[in-house]
Amino acid sequence: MHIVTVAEMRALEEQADRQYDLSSHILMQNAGKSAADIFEAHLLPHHSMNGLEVLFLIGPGNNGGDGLVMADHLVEAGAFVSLYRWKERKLTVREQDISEAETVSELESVLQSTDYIIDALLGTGHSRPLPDDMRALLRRVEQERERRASLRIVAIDLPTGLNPDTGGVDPGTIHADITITLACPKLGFFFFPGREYLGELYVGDIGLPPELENHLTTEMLTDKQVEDLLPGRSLNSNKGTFGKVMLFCGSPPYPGSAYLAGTAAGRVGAGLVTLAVTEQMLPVYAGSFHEATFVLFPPEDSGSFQRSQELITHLPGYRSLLIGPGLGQSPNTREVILQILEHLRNQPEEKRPRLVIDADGLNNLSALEHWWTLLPSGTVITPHPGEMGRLCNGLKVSGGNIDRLELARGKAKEWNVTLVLKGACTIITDPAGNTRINWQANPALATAGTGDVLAGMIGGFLAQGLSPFDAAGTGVYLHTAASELVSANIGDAGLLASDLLPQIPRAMVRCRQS
Ligand SMILES: NC(=O)C1=CN([C@@H]2O[C@H](COP(=O)(O)OP(=O)(O)OC[C@H]3O[C@@H](n4cnc5c(N)ncnc54)[C@H](OP(=O)(O)O)[C@@H]3O)[C@@H](O)[C@H]2O)[C@@H](O)CC1
Ligand SMILES: [K+]
Repeated sequence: MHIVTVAEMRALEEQADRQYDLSSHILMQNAGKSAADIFEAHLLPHHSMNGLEVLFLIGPGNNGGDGLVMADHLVEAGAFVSLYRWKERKLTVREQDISEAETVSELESVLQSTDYIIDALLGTGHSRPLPDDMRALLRRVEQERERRASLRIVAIDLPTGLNPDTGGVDPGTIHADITITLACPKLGFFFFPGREYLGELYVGDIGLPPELENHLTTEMLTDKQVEDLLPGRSLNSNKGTFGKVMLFCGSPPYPGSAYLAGTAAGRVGAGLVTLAVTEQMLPVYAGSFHEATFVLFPPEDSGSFQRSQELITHLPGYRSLLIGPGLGQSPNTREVILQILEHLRNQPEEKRPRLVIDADGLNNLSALEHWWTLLPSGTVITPHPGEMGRLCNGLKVSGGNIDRLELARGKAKEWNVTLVLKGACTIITDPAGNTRINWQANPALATAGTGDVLAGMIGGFLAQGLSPFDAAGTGVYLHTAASELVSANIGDAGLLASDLLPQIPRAMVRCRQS
């Protein structure tokens, strides 16, 4: 599903008119109908439209027009509809015009009894700070919701005052419970503070021919897309079919990283997971990770060449290699990483494993000038904002604001990598500028070890033959989906990274069934 800027949305609408005779009147009819259908489907099976009280706040432009069309459909379905036209200050209650003298008191009484308020004040045409009287109206709506927990607010296209290009919000913007956006999600939905104002997001079809979107390169990850990307599981398969993953992860202070990443690679369906560990570390894993095989690494005080050769000797046959989680940053470890990278660069592309670098793999690299020139092509890197900052010479990188997007796109191209910039809505972008953004954000994931799980999942998908961009997107999406399955039981705090592991296959099943 493509994500658009306002300019792209307008261009789509203009092209629809020019090439397909889809006038803005037709699109608005489609928009209002589609919003009404989504609204009705959302109510089911708990409520009926019959007698449901709905107050529409109608703005002066096409967003208000969408609201009027939607209102007609709701009236037909049996709802008791009131319309407040903000610019004209005119109120209609169940098709009765209210006199000017009674408008204020009558609006107050509708506000106090209505089940739903539909925000159709402004959409993508919002161009300046909201006027005081519009802010006052929205504030009154917010107060009413605080007073009555049952009141629901539905935003048409977007909550009024949210900047659809940046995710900025006007001080008057209020939180929607549901946003029904039209045609495509808007870019600003994926960045903060806007992301927090949308509630549940639905996308209404307004009948734009899909081929109009062919040139767009930014997508929202969805169940459907991830389902299409998931590797097939032929009946006639063995563990070789689904690829082998090698991990160079973990060290005495951080033993859990290799377990979490390795198990995650297995949980996404990789055929075999091998940990390259020192003999000293072996007992830690042998007792807990029965399915893994091991490459026994010389201890840290032996030469880096001896160590890297041990791993390199075992690499043939492996389709992916994960370097980084829990490795530490000793000079010896850094040398080993550099020697492995040099070996991979000198291998023909079809013979070498696909590489994922995370955590201390990145921290070790960021200490080096022009570190990205050391990477083989097709590498996936998965920095969180702090690691990204170190890779960018100490830049301060935001966890959720719009400036992340331009940074990620620019650096993926400059570094020639598939870049997974983690954060509340993780961004995945490749050197050609193709971008996928994860809508789902779960605060439960903000805890140690969850990044190791993600890196392992991406390694596991690479081993099954997905491209770096697809493996990264699929991993990111299912990682959050798994966290939501955990959160369904425990809420949004207290998740341990290992809780994600058994939920990963269930998240894949959920995607396949969606
Ligand atoms: N085009 C299409 O084909 C389709 C469009 N669709 C729908 O249309 C929406 C976009 O419609 P839109 O462009 O009319 O913009 P919209 O958000 O309704 O506001 C514009 C009006 O608000 C005014 N205004 C602006 N800022 C303001 C402020 N701060 N405070 C107060 N007023 C302000 C502005 O006035 P002006 O700046 O001209 O003085 C103008 O009158 C889009 O979100 C979607 O819902 C769908 O139906 C699909 C087909
Ligand atoms: K709106």
